[in-house]
Formats: sequence, structure tokens, C-alpha cells
Amino acid sequence: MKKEITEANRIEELEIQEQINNCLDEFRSFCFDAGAGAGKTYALHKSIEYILQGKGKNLRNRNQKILCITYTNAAKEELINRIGHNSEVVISTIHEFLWNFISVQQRMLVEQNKKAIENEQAKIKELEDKFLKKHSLDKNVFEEKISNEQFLNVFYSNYSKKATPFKTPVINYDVFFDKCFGSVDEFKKVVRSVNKLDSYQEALEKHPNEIKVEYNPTRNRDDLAKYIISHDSLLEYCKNIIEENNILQRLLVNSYPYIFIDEYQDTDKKVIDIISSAKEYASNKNKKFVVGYFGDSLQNIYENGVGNLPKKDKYTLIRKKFNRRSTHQIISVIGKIRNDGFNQKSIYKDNNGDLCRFYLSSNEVDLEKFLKQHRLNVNTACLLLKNKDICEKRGFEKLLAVISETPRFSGGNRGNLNSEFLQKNEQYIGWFFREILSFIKFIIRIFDDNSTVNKLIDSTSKSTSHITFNELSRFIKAIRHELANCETMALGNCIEKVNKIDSSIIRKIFFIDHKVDDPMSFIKNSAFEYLYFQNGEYSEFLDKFFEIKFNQFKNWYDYIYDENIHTGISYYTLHGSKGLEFENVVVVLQDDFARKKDYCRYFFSNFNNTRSLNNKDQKRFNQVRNLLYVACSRAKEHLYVIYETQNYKDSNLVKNIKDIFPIVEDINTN
Ligand SMILES: Nc1ncnc2c1ncn2[C@@H]1O[C@H](COP(=O)(O)OP(=O)(O)OP(=O)(O)O)[C@@H](O)[C@H]1O
Repeated sequence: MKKEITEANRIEELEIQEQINNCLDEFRSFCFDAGAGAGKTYALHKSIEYILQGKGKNLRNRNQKILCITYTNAAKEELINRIGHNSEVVISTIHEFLWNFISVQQRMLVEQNKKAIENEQAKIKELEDKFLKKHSLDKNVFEEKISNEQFLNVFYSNYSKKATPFKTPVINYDVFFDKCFGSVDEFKKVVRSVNKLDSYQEALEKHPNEIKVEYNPTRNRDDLAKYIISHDSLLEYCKNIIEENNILQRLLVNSYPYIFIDEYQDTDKKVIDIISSAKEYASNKNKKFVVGYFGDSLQNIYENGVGNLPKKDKYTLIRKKFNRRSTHQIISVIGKIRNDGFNQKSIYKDNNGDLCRFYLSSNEVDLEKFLKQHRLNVNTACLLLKNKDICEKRGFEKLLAVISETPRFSGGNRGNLNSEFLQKNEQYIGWFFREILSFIKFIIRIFDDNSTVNKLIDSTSKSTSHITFNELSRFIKAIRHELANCETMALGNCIEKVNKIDSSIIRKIFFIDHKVDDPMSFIKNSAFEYLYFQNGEYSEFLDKFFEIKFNQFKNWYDYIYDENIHTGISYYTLHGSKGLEFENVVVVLQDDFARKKDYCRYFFSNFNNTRSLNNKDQKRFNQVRNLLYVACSRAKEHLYVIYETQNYKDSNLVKNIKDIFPIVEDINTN
């Protein structure tokens, strides 16, 4: 049934877009704040269309463009699909845009990188001095011992072991090291860092003609000595360079008089600073320039995002109270979770649905049974807190189990699982994992009869103009034959087979240059470097990784790229559901999450008590609230929340939950 919008709401919605259009006409920067499901993407799209209609010709004549920054590549593609390719519009993720903009400014980039190296040197020296003093060691003796090649072999081949099994072979190798152990982690850090000092010094002494800063979008960390930078440093360098440089501010303002930033709440503060410096320049010089931020501060779920827009009072604030996605009942529940008086309402007059249901259970709920009982079998998302549960449901639990044992994803680095392994924003996925994903993508395309030739050639080193029909068809046939059972083959085996058929593909996917004889060893060393943070040739673990079946990697690929998104039942983490929408949503909550034993309980227990929370506690409360808000607001028709907690009898807790959800059921069988 077609839902109906009242005339008053229709007019109000048009007026909101008109407020945005006025800002664009008058070059008044604005912040468009709207709740979940309000249609922010739609408004962004309309704003771009509006400028193109009225000012498109002017822009073309002046060689100017509209710049639109999206949070993910998926959001970028979505917007490009809606608007179509248009030479007056640049739609880009922030890193892609900034690198295009700044990469020609090599002199300033090199200067920034040198400063970063000097900072690192100073930090390492301080760390070393403290360590030497604490253990009464002589600097020269210590440095000579730890730079010895044999020592480094012992050090790295035992690196991932626990304290005692690590210490024993090191001390057996040279009893000198007996004096160095207070904390094993500290020792490891000092050895690793001090051994970098020489390469830092060499990098500083290089002739300027020999140096070029490169941005590697697949890496999550810098290699400062090689002048290779990753995401964070790109933002940092750009901020420093643009803030200090009027000419670049002018270039930005003159080239892009209209800048839109989508999902401002999860945008890095450095990006806002860069745009603000351009805005200030334009205002001082009376230049026509407008920036529009689109977002919702309560949907801030990533730590590096600003949350609230800094200096919001300097922008025209435009708000949209309507929700175009969900039923009245769901809007009421998500409004209570927000609890900030935002008061969102449905744009439709007749958008009634079922009441949202909340289930309390002391045990783990059998989700399959639950879905069957509620006849949830199409367009249904199950949102789970724990990575382990998601990986199990999506069929890549073995992959998770193996990588969880590596230094990159264990102990204090467990958080990397969310940012580098399960992150749907592919630019943040760990660099080695991105290479693996490219390999999986290549195999999937080879077996897909609907793949275009262009897509296939994309992964090979041959160019479309040189490859012959015969060559291409022989090549596809060979891979299809050799990898016919790839689903059950080990990843390492699949890579080796493709390498035998045509090693240029493997070299291209894994960035291996022609000087390397054995691509497979190179890939194994890359895995070691990535997962163990080390250069070396330790392979015991690597065998385990490369023995994992291809199918596990394919399931992981499907999860990252959201294949088959709306058919049947799909599983996501609560974080991963951002930006999506489904007819039915089942959210499963637990207390043991994010190194807390009361992760969700903290939110529900304090729901009516937030005034007494100090700043730190308020921040903790808000983190859970935002995540719950994002997850529950994905539902269009039906929302079910299951809370697995031992505290299901706590009357204050239950009372607070009842303040949010109209139906709260205890589904304990005992
Ligand atoms: N003006 C409009 N006309 C028709 N449908 C719309 C309009 N605006 C939004 N919608 C639809 O409403 C739903 C929500 O819109 P959208 O996803 O753009 O909201 P959002 O504000 O970006 O949501 P969220 O922040 O929760 O991800 C989508 O299904 C979208 O297609």
C-alpha cells in the first residue's frame, strides 16, 4: 500500500530543502542535522542538482567544481549512481580527494615527513634513555648487542611467544639480556624502536632530489623512513600544510566553491580544520564559498569522528524532524533511545505498524528458532555485538580464530579486528587484507559469466589493447579448470595455482616487483610483516593462515562487500549496519563486550540517571546509546531486541527498559 504524506508535511519538507538552497545561493555555510532515516542522502543529492541547474554553466566556464566528500566508497558509488558522471561534480572519499589535491606539493610534504621523523627520533631516544637508566645499561654495548643479526633472528623467531618462552631463548643466546627484563613488552618495544634509528637518520640525510612522499592507501601505518605515509599522516600533513598556506587555501576555495561533507559526525577533526581554514580564507577575502555539513551527532559511532560539529554556532543550522524510513512505533522507540528531545516524527500520516518488542533472557537465545517463530525469513537483518558471532554466522570463523592469535589482533590490539578486518569502509581495511580481498575478487570474477572483460583485465598486468581473444579465453579456461574446486582448497594452494598459470596477475595483486623470484614467499613475508608487525621469515603461523579454505575468505569478502544484501536473512555487527535499512531488524545485546562486563547494562541502568554522570561516564553512556540508536533505526517495519543478561530480574533495569520499549518479555524458561 502506498503511504500517504500530508500536504502540510510535504510543504514543510520542501521548505527545508529551500532553506538549504538559500544557503547555497547566498554562500552561507550550514549544518544539516537530521535524525536516522530522514533522507540526508536525498537532500545532498537534491542540493547538488540545484547548483547544477542554476550555476552549472558558470562553474564550467570558471573551471570550478562542486566537491562532495562521502564517508565510504559504497556511499560514493551510491551518489554517483544517483547523479550520474558529471564533470562539474567531484564525489570522493576524503583520503582520495586530499591526496589528489596535495600530492603535487612535494616540497611541503617532504618537510612534514622530516618533521615526523625528527619527532619519532626524539621519542625513541627518550624511551631508550629511560630504559637504560632503569636497567643500568651502557648505551653503546646495548645498541651493539641488539643490532646483531643473530640476535635479531632469535628475537623475531620468538617474538609472538608469551613472556617466559620468549625470554628463555633470548637469555640463552646471550646472558647479557638477563639484565634487560623488567617487562617483556617494554624490552620488545625498545629493541624494535632503537633499531629503527639508523634508517631514520639515513632518511633525513637523503638528497632532496632522491625523495618523494607517497601515500599508500592500502596501509594503515607509515613507513616514515621510506617516505610512505598512511591515512592518519595524510590528514595530519594536509592539515599542517593547508592551515599554514594561504595559496593552498585560495586554490581550494577557487576550485571548489561548494563543498559538502556527508556524515560529519564520523569525520576526523583534522578534516573539519582543513575546511575551516578555507572557509576563513574565503570570508577574509570576500570570496564566494559555502560548506554544507550533513549528519546526525547521535549517530557518531567511530572514535576518530568529531561527534558534534565544532563551532556549530558559526553555521546556519537546518533541522529535519521527519523520518521517511520507519513506522510510528519504531520512530517512538528510537526517539526514546536518543532521549534528547529531538522529537522525530514520521512524514507519513498512516505509517502504523506493530509494537516493538524487547526480550530478556539469561541464556543465549537460539536465534534460528527465534527467526522461525517470528516468521522472519526475508529482508531481515540480525545485528550482533560480537565479532565472533558474526564470523560464525557468516561462515568465516576459522579465519577469525587464526588471525586472533596474531599480535596484530590479540591483547591490546583486539580493537583492530573492527577497524582492519570487519570494517566495511574498505579504505581502512588492513593493507595485507586488502591484497587478499583483491585476490578473492579476481577469482570470483573469473567464475562469474557476467563479468566484463574490463573487470578481468583490471586484475592482470596486460592492457586491453594488447591481450588477444585467444589469450584471454585460454587464461580463463585454465584458471577455471585448476581452481574448479577452489571453495574447498586452501588459500595458499589457490594462490600457487594462479601463480603457475600466470604469475603477472599475482605480482600485480600483491604488488610484487619483477626482481622478486618467488612470489609465494614474498606473500608469506608480507603476511608476517602485517600480522606480526615484523620483517622476517617466520612461517609456523603462516602455514595455518594459508591453509584456511578459500571458502572462508570468500564468505569474509561477501560480508565486507555486502553481496546479497537484501535477500533472506543477513548478519551484521551493530557498527556494520550503519547507513543500511531492512524491513525487519533483530538486535541481540549482551553485557560482555568491548572489555566491559556491563556494556549494555550500563546504558539501561543509567537511562533515567544521566544527570548524575560525570564527563567520562557520560561519554561511556553515549557510546552505547549511539550504537543502539544506529542499530534500532535500521528497521522499517519490525524491530525486535533481545537482551541476554544475568540481570534480567533487576527491577530498576527492567523499569528503565520499559520506559523505552512498549513490550518487554522475559523469555527465560526457568
Ligand atoms: N524525498 C524523498 N522521497 C522519497 N523517498 C525518500 C526521500 N528522502 C528519503 N527517502 C527514503 O527514505 C529512506 C531513508 O533515507 P536515507 O537513507 O537517505 O536517510 P538518512 O537520513 O541518510 O538515514 P541514516 O542516517 O539513518 O542512515 C530511504 O529509503 C530513502 O530512499
